[in-house]
Amino acid sequence: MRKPLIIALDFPNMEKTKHFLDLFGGEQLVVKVGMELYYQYGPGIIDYIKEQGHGVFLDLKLHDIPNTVKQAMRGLAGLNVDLVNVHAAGGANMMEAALEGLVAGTPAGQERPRCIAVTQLTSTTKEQMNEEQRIIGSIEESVLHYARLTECAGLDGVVCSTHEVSRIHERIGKGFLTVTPGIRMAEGETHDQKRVATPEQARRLGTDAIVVGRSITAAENPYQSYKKVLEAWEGVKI
Ligand SMILES: O=C(O)c1cc(=O)[nH]c(=O)n1[C@@H]1O[C@H](COP(=O)(O)O)[C@@H](O)[C@H]1O
Repeated sequence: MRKPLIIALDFPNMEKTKHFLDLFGGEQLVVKVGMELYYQYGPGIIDYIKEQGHGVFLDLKLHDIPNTVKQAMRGLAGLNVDLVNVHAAGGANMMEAALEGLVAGTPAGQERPRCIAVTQLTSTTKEQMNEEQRIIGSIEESVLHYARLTECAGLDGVVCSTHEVSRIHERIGKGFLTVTPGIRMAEGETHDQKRVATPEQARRLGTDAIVVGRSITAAENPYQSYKKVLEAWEGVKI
């Protein structure tokens, strides 16, 4: 089975989103809808994308008390998305509640959306984590700790950087999903991302899915850039 390349649709409005998706003709994609679009357009944006046959990762990074997250997930489960997420820092009880909400809200006959937890954002450095969050140790230790907590809570995997993937697979197992943003081409600008990797590195290190935004969406020719990233990710000429 092909490992997904998830395109982050971080656009300011519907018009720009539609224009971008039109560049791909009938090609089936997996896309990520985040706060920027969802907070403006709500479930309508999901319906629009699903109608075109694309897979959807709804990235709202829930982080609240368990009951609130449970009820929110109950609602999101009815949107027919493939993947949702929470912040692992919300704790094991919150993550268990997220899963309960998803199970309760998934319509009969439909598959429950997968649920993953954000560990340490790929924009975070060790210094920030140590000084601002007051978490001691290395980023890898913190990510691994959150990954174990996530697995114990019964979730399907984590969001982390490519550099933490092999330790997670080694300690928790290959069936536990690792989804990695912070993907850049070797010559690409890193913007606000700190723990970056190329698609080739992600492939070699065994990442299950990569999330790519600006390397594709902000490119002069997004379709061409998509193909370039896809070739590097899959390791084959397309
Ligand atoms: O949960 C995420 O998707 C996420 C987690 C994380 O640690 N880092 C991260 O960059 N993301 C998302 O992945 C996307 C990365 O976008 P680019 O940096 O433009 O490739 C953005 O939509 C972020 O919101």
